[in-house]
Amino acid sequence: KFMEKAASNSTTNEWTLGTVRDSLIRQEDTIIFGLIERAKFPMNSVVYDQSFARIPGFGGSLVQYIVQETEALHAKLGRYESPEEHPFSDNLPPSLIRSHNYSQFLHPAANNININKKIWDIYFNQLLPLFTVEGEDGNYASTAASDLECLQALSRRIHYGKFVAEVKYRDAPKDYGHAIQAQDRDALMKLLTFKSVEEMVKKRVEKKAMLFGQEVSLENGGSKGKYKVDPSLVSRLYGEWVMPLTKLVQVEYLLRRLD
Ligand SMILES: C=C(O[C@@H]1C=C(C(=O)O)C=C[C@H]1O)C(=O)O
Repeated sequence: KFMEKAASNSTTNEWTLGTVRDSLIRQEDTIIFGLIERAKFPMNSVVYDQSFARIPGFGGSLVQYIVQETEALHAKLGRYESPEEHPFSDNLPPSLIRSHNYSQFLHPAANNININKKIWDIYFNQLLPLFTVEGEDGNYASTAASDLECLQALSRRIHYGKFVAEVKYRDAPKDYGHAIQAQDRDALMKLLTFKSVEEMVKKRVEKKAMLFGQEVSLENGGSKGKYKVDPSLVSRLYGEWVMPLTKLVQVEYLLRRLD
């Protein structure tokens, strides 16, 4: 029994609910800064228009093009070999560099979970119209690059649910085991949900959006309640999309945890 415990500890020592939550907290900064950067530009809707792009040999929009090409470049440097990274594109080139020896913390079924199609649809159809103003300023490439930054940050955060789920499973394998064997989504959702943590997350991201998005001035007074992104919108983003999708990843992972 003791040996078993020691052996499992030696592979899990860097992963606890505390360290995993710390990472999620740090990733909030990345997401909020990403949104602030995107909000500098108006909607620039031609970036999403397939008929506008007309790139020779490529049928998609400007944003699809920048995502495809950037992910291909990053794939060559092994980006998607990290268990924390998930591409939006299919058919990426293989890595050209020596593989890092990533710790085998997750169950191998994690490799089959990628909800980026869903994240893509939500980002462009629901979030972008909330965070940007109507209009065109011609900064199409910067706009598309900025969308990619936001998508990557959201995707990483949401798929981090795999790590959250693994930690929670290891903390209570019996409770989760029953629900997994029954393939009971609702029971899993109940087990992994912490309402009080979710309330804290929503309040914290709202406060961060106020701090990061304020006008900084050397005169007294500083920010007069004008923020670069609406803090209540950031809170809503988390409550309606980011946390539910993170929980979806957790459920999807747990359902396969005993395969
Ligand atoms: C990520 C966790 O699991 C759930 C999802 C949360 C989130 O996405 O922030 C917060 C609390 C939990 O309901 C967690 O427990 O930290």
